[in-house]
Amino acid sequence: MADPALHEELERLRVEVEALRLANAAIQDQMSAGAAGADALLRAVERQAEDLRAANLRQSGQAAFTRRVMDTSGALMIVLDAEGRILQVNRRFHDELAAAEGEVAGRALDDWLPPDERAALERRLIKPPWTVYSHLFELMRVAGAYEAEHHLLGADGAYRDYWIEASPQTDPQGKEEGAVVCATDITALNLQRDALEVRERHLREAQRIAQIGRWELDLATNRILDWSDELRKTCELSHPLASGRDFVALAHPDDRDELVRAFRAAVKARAPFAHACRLRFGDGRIKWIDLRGVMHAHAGRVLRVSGTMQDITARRQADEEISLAARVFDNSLNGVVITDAKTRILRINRAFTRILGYQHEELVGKTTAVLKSDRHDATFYRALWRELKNAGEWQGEIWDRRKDGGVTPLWQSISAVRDSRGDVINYIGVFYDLSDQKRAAAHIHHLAYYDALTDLPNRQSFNDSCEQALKLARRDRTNLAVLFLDLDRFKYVNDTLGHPVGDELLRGVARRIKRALRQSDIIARLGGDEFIVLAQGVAHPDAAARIAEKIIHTLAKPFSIDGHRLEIRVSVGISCFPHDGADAATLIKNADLALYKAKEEGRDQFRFFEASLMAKAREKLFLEAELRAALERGELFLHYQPQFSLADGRLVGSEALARWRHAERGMIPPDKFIAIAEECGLIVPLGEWALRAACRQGEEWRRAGLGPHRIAVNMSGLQLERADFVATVARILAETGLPPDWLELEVTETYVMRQPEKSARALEGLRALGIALSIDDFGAGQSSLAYLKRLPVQSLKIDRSFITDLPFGENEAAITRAIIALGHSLHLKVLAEGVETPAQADFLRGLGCDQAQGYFYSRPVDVENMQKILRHMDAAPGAGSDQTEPSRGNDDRRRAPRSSAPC
Ligand SMILES: Nc1nc2c(ncn2[C@@H]2O[C@H](COP(=O)(O)O[C@H]3[C@@H](O)[C@H](n4cnc5c(=O)[nH]c(N)nc54)O[C@@H]3COP(=O)(O)O)[C@@H](O)[C@H]2O)c(=O)[nH]1
Repeated sequence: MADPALHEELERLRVEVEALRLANAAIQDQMSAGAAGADALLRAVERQAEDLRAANLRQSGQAAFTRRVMDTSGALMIVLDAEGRILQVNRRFHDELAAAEGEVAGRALDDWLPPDERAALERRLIKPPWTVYSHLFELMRVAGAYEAEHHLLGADGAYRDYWIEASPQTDPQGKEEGAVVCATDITALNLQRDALEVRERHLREAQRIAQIGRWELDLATNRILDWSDELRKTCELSHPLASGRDFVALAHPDDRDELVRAFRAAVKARAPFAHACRLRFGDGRIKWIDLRGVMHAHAGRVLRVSGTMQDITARRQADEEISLAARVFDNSLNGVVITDAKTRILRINRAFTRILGYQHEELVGKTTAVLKSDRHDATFYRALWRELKNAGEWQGEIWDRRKDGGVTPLWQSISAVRDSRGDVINYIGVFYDLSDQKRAAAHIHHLAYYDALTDLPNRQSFNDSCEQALKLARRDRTNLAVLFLDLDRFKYVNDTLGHPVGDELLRGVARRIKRALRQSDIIARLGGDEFIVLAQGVAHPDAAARIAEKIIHTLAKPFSIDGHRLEIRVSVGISCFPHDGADAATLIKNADLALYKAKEEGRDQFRFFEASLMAKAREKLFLEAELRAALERGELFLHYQPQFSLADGRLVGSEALARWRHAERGMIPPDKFIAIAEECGLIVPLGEWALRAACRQGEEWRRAGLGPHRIAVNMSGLQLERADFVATVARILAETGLPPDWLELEVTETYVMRQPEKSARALEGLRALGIALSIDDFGAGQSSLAYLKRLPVQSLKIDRSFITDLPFGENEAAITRAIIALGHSLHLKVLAEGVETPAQADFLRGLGCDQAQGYFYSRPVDVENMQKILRHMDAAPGAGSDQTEPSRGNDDRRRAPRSSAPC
């Protein structure tokens, strides 16, 4: 029974009614005992009636009181009769349940139960032999006291949850009278309970997912009071842990002290405990856990600590990965920018700031459009976005604007980042600065296309420009002129004053030519002392001639370099488009041929290309190819020109001179083929051939007893420059067996003075072999006396050009005299070449010249004739000995006729 006051009141009423019933029964007994007591009986009856009325009055007062008590109850109150029919209900019953006033009495409470519940009740009852009016009441009756949850149909037509308590009622004799039922609406409570259960379930689920477990530790005993399943899983244990010490043993040895220290500090401070440490398992695996705890204290003493433990290994790894990614992001040498789908900048890294100058705060929220430079048009950006949308990425060169307003070339890769639905959520741009590469490329381009010394375009660059200009000229039907320039005597400056002066002179020349020409003209340096000019819009060859004159004129003014006053001249060859060639190569080649002609004809002037130059060039090419073949075909042979002592007419030697008899063209003069051989380098094999042939011949004569006789062989500068030349000469001497003092090598004065150091070294080597050395064509070059003194030579050959005008040419006579005096002062023999007349011979003898060679004595002759001369001279009586004379092999010395008669 839910309401004890009501129960007590009902009990009291029942006792009162029972007392009345017993009094009534006593009256009945007295009445039946006799009439004697009728008055007494009547009075008694009246008294009883009076008592009964009073009792009824009290009872109806009590009933009203009971109703009031019932109505004040917060629960539904139902009074059932012995059949389970409703006798009385309180007001709340009408308020809450679907029941109109007056319709309730006599009904069973089952009427308000949902059908399924009613059926369930019915199933629970063992069918009694009597008619069951209310199954719910029957259950109450059977149970004695009944408590259960049921659903009752509410006034709003919906079932609500009720907690029903029923107490069966019996009269004092124990007869069943019915029951009093109290039903409390627990719908809200149930909802709260359900919500709580859901919350608990969620909490459990969350703990499972978050791998959080609960623990509790009793500090006094160090016993673990609570150790949840989740903890067992985290610690990979099959049983709960017993003590705090057991737990510490699970921690990584390196972390244990720190864990204990942190725990004790929290307990001491009665502060929440939070600590992360590692667990180490038997197989070496590590797990990171996060421990948290709260202190439970009593009377200022912490008794228990309860808390959680969470496996944070994954989070820790993720944190580490994130931190790694952040470090990579920040420390990347590449600039990185991350935007949202609308290209609004979310993040930039340090390299971005370094490359483009913007700070993070300056760009966040702005779109990447702020970085756009005017280097690209709309088409470029459209193509970029098209590719980014289609392929999800784009990469290429892009110029972005820096914070300082400048632009920077970048190599950029942009990728679209999509979410699980495939929508773009971010763009990531990664780039590096191309400025250095561009600078390097520009530098390399400059090196490849510009001359390092003068900074003028080089040959390659000139060719390209020339082709471009030709295209335009073809299209516009205009003329062009190519002017090929070569500085006269530049080599001399270089060799005598050194390369720094030569370099400065070239720079000065470049500046002057540039200044003399129009901006539209292209001037390039081809190398050495060669320059080339492309003049555009040259309507007439006269205009090209004026340009050439301008250049000649501007370079004619002396240069002042490093304290030297330098006067140089320039020769210019001109070719014109379209007349002299249709392409750059032809125009350049023809201008070169014209230059050659200008030089040939006296230098310091210009010449136009003529078709005949081409014929000459072809002839040169032909001869070059033929000469190469001639060496192999054996078309070359030697002639010998005798050399005599002027003092006594003795034959002292002969000069070996190369001759070429071409199978078709007959004899080709040495003047022609030696120059070609020098130009194309064939002079080296040709020279070696001549040396071998001369040595072989000399040895033959020596063996034949014709001599002593020194054979002079011409040596080209190119031969002398070869590192193996001395060894080659030594080998040839060894091969042929000719004694070295039978051989003389001639090198021109021009070469010796041009390459003083190189030639000195080579000449020393040759001299060391015991070979005689002479300087050919002396007087034509510009010898330095100081240098001449140091050369290991034994004789000078006066250039033929001075002898020709003797004895009457005053200058020539003076020079010849000076050369002879110079030679003698250096203890050198002096030989005059090109002696054609007896007057010349006599004059030279008068000057003290030692030896002579020339047509007056003999032209160069073939071997047979030379042998005849040798034999003839051998037979003739000799004159005095000559210190430069070759050894005989015995003491017998032959004398030549003293007279200067020609052979
Ligand atoms: N490096 C080599 N050079 C050689 C070789 N063979 C020849 N040469 C050089 O060729 C140039 C022309 O030579 P060549 O036509 O043989 O002329 C020589 C003589 O014939 C000529 N000469 C001699 N005497 C007279 C004369 O009285 N009058 C006159 N008009 N010419 C004369 O002089 C040339 C010899 O000159 P040089 O050598 O300077 O003594 C010539 O430069 C040869 O050197 C070779 O194998 N290698």
